[in-house]
Amino acid sequence: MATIELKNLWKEYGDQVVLERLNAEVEEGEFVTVVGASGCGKTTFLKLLLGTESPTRGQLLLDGKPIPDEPDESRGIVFQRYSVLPHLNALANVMLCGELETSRCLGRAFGATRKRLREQAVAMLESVGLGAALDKYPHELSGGMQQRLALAQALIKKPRILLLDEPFGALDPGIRRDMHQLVLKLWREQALTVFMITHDLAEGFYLGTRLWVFDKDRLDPQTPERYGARITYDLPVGDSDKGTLQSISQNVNDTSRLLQGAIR
Ligand SMILES: Nc1ncnc2c1ncn2[C@@H]1O[C@H](COP(=O)(O)OP(=O)(O)OP(=O)(O)O)[C@@H](O)[C@H]1O
Repeated sequence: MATIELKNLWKEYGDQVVLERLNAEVEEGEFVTVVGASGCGKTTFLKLLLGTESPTRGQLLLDGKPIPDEPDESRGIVFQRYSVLPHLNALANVMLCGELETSRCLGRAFGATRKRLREQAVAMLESVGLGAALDKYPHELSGGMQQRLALAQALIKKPRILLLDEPFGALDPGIRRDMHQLVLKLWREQALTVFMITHDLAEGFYLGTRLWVFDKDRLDPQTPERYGARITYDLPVGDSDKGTLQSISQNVNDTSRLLQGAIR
């Protein structure tokens, strides 16, 4: 059975249709990159997977059951920015989730539990290359290091599904390449199912096992909110020729231009 199933999934906000008629199945261990014009509902889709938003129609299933409507340990998320808490150092950021679980009121564990949480957090930070920065605060870390910390925080509870919302969008190309290697390593080591939004089509083709393009196949320039985005391409990565890439790029740019024009 597929791990995640989208069955005629719709998301609307009032009169605005953001996503419509999404149908797909994703197996455990797949790495799906998601591209699409700005405003096409990519983040909304991640929120549906995370459980902070609910489908308006249709179903989003995890192991055959509706996805829990609150974030839980099965799913971790990293955003482009602000995933970590600025007033806690790296170690405390990664330990926080376990400490809150132990004591919701104090947010602090003691004794053997604290020692165990600390050991787990140190190991996690080492695996993302931050073993030497345990006591650094986020403002003392570079952009790439902050995203490493966000990954450690997202993965400490050993989620099955990792959701990445343009995690490398703000990083320089060289640092991005390092981060690609890190994400691929974590994906393989922890047997994760990954959904990653990117604006960089090449990144989507390089990183994933499968590329989804969110686009509006029906678009009324006068009332762009009338129709939602669908998955217009669902491609196994590596199998696509240059022509497909160019045509995806052209479609995404056309939709972007129309949506931008409608906003102005
Ligand atoms: N909570 C909300 N209430 C009302 N409208 C919303 C809400 N969240 C998102 N939207 C609208 O849904 C549409 C899709 O937003 P979303 O952030 O999912 O797009 P996106 O493809 O991720 O864009 P970007 O690439 O710019 O991040 C936008 O028009 C946005 O204004």
